[in-house]
This record gives sequence, C-alpha cells and structure tokens, in this order.
Amino acid sequence: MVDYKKLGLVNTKEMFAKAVHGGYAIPAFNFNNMEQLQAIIKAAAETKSPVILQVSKGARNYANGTLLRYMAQGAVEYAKSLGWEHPQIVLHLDHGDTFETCKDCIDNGFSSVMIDGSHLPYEENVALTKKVVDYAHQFDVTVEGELGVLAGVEDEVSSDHHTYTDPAEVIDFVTRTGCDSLAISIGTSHGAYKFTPAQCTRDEKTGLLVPPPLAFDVLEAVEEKLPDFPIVLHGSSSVPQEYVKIIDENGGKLPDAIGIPEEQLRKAAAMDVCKINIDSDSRLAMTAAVRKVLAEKPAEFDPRKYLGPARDEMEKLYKHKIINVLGSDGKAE
Ligand SMILES: O=C(CO)COP(=O)(O)O
Ligand SMILES: O=C[C@H](O)COP(=O)(O)O
Ligand SMILES: [Zn+2]
Ligand SMILES: [Zn+2]
Repeated sequence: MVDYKKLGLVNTKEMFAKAVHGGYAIPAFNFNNMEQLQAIIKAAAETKSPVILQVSKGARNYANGTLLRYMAQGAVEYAKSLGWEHPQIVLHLDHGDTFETCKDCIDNGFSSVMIDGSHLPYEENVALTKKVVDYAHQFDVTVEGELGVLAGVEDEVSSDHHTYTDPAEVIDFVTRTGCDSLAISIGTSHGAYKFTPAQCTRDEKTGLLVPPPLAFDVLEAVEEKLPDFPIVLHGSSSVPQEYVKIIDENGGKLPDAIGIPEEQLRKAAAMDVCKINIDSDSRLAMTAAVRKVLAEKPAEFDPRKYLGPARDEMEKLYKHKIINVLGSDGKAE
C-alpha cells in the first residue's frame, strides 16, 4: 500500500469545498508524457493553482501506468524546486472502468479516482460506484462518479447521441454511493469535434462556427437538488481556433474542429462546477507547435528542438485556462 500523503499529494476534498464556495474551478489536465507533465506543473506552480493530474486508461497503456505514477509523484518535488512551497497536486484516475483498476490506483498512491459507471444501468452504476467509494474512503482517497452520457466518443452510438444527466436521480445517487463529486452531462463531449456544423450557427462577421449553449438549466436543477456539491465537467476543451489554423497551415487537417466556448466554462466555474477536464486543447497546442517547427526547420531532428517549443506552448495554454477561464490562480498559495 503506497500512502499518497507521504508522497506529498492531496485528495480533492478540501480544494473542492473551497472552489464550490469561491466560485472557481480546479483544472484537471490529462498527461501522457514528460513534456505535458512539466508544462502542467510549471503552470500550476507559477500561478499557485491547485491542480489535478489525470491519468486515463489510454495513458496507462501508452506510457506504462507504473512509470506515469512515479512521474506524477516526482512532480511534487519538481513543484517544490520551482518555489511552490506547499503544492496542491492531486493524482487522479480518469474514467476508471472497473473496481480492479480503481483499486490498483488506490493501492499505488493515487489520491483520487473516477469510477465511470455512466454507461451501466442505473442500479449497476450505483453498486459499482459504492464499491469503489467503500474501498477508497478507507484510505482517504476521493471518488468521482458519473451520471448521464456525454455525446460523441463516450456514447458509442452516434456523434449527436447523448443523455443529459437526470436531476431527479442525483440525490439518490450521491446519497447511496457516498461519492465525493459528480460528473454530469450537459452538452460537453470528448475530443476536438464536439458539435457537427449542422448543430452550430455561423458568425456573420468572422465566418466561424458558433456552437449551441450548454444545458445550464440542467446544471441549475442539479445544484438545486445538491446545494454546494462538487460538480465535474468532462469534455471541456475549447479547441482554440488559432491552433487549428496552425495545424492546418502546416500539413494537418482538422476540418470543422470545434469546442466549448470559454465564456460558457467561465459561467460553469462560477456555479457549482469545481473540476473542469481539459485534454484535447493540450494535444492541439502540442501538435501545432511541433508541426510549425518541423515545417519551418526541415533539417531539425533533435526532439528537444520541437518538443521544447511544444512544452512552452502547453504551459502558456495551461496558464491561460487557470487565470482567464477557471479562476484558480492564487488558490494554492
Ligand atoms: O474529459 C476529458 C478527460 O476526461 C477531456 O475532455 P476534452 O477532450 O474536451 O479535452
Ligand atoms: O476521457 C478522455 C480523455 O481525453 C483521455 O483520452 P484517452 O483515453 O485517449 O487518453
Ligand atoms: Zn463517462
Ligand atoms: Zn472525460
């Protein structure tokens, strides 16, 4: 049993309580490699923002779960070396799909896990989430559950199929499972194609696609049922069009890539949403920077010469999210 507290990591409990009352949200950034991790830690340290490092199943398969875990645990020391005296860093399993995966993470130093039973029939979701909570809470590890199905990659049916969270279910779910936070579905989705052009309107001046608004009425109804309970938004990349443009101008092809406007995320962060998941935007920042360097300097073959600029671009992006969108800067002084 690896005790995350001995590694200097923290769970989400206190930071969520503060974020809910403070009208801001904690960034949850996925990482799969060293450059992403360095950029996240540097951005969080320099803005003094609490931060959640997320590891997905795909990340564990890509980079090796053990290696990622040691990297994240080492990141606490890295943060301190940057002058962040008391880092508030959470190591979180993103979209855990079985009890065994969650247990493996809890046993090995994760301070938080998500059990995503949202695709199961309701009673099975309750039973699985409760099983993970009962195990996790013995070790003071916090647990995120999910109700409702996001559109796109998550629903496995079609790109516009989704099921918004049913506010009538949330009290029962949270009470019976004991989960510490709840991911809900209000119109966000994973990846860089969150809406089809047919679902959008077009801005007459800029010609850019304008996505439909999130279902804030559902979020409000959830908040009414669960006052001050930490709510999580997955699929919250905004797909910055400047990155899409750089990628497309340098040999890439991302037609009609579109995300959640930052205005909407700001509004959600001011409400009871206290964890906002961002992965795709970091991928776009990295890809844009790498494509640009390789296109401009065809003779370059030192990975540090393109991964370095990629890391700088990601750091810039993370800081922007922390300061200008989520409002979590200075909350971990
Ligand atoms: O929800 C996410 C990770 O769980 C990431 O969402 P994005 O694909 O919008 O970045
Ligand atoms: O939930 C989705 C995250 O963006 C992780 O994506 P991934 O499974 O490709 O690592
Ligand atoms: Zn899910
Ligand atoms: Zn997600």
